[in-house]
Amino acid sequence: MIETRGLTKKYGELFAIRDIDLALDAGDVFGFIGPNGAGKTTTMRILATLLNPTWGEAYVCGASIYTKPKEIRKAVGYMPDFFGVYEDMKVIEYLEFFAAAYRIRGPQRRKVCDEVLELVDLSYKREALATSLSRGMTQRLGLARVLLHEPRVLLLDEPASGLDPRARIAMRELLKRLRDTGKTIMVSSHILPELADICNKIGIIEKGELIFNADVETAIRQVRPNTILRIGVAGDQAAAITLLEGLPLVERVEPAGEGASDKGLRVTLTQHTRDYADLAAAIVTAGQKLTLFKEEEINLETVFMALTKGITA
Ligand SMILES: Nc1ncnc2c1ncn2[C@@H]1O[C@H](COP(=O)(O)OP(=O)(O)OP(=O)(O)O)[C@@H](O)[C@H]1O
Repeated sequence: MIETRGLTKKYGELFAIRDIDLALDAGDVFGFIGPNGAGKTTTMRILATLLNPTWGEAYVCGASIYTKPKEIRKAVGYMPDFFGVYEDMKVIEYLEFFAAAYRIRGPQRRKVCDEVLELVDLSYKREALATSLSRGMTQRLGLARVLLHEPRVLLLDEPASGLDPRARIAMRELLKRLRDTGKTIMVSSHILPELADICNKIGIIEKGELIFNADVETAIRQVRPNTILRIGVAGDQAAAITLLEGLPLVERVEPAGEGASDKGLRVTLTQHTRDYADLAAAIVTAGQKLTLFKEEEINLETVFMALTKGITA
């Protein structure tokens, strides 16, 4: 759905983006992460055909940005990081105005507008002035606007920036809803954890260069190649440690430590071991009573810090 090769944009001597190679399949949700000024907006504006690159290739839904920009505009919904709403216009009028620009006519226009308002949970603000909306509501209205023409691809530039925690959660839920309708979504943020549970792929951009680009699973595995389990047993801890250390799947066993939230033992499996279904059975068969058995979660902030270590300013 999106492909770029060697995509580069220069402003004078400054590389706003440099040699960006991306590939997004249908239904992918790509989290585009990077600090301010890293090149996220530049990339999205090029994909939305609002800006020409200095060199490089870019295709959206198979259409080249150079030869088929009109096709791309039909297929893409681009929500910029900042956009204005017109004064003295009601929410519904604002949407109808854009629907008219997309040549949605007659009764269909009102129907589509009402549908997108419903989707972004703004029906109750239908008759309110667009300028009276909170930041969170305005962002949702912006999203409604780019959904009017039923685009297959969404380019969303920092949709959650400036939102309070509750509005961020609402935005995340909305993005999940859009993901579940099968749209291909590129969404930028300067915070990885914010995107982690909705994305299946992430790209980290720094000073115009894509320094990491992979699926989320690979990112986690790169930072932590070994699966770590938290295992608790009632009774003889020393016997449990000896038992676990003797199992072929297990590389290391250590107490989870005082500060650990759910105590027990911290069991590091041998590298690339993902299937540990037999482990619990082995413990029980040895006569131990299991009180805890779960995979230790990795904090995505830790992943982000590890992936950008030495590169992030
Ligand atoms: N029109 C322009 N003229 C000159 N430099 C520009 C222009 N637009 C962007 N840049 C520069 O290109 C770089 C990338 O900017 P871009 O807006 O793409 O970053 P960003 O990752 O989207 O940042 P933000 O999160 O602040 O929106 C920055 O150094 C910026 O100053």
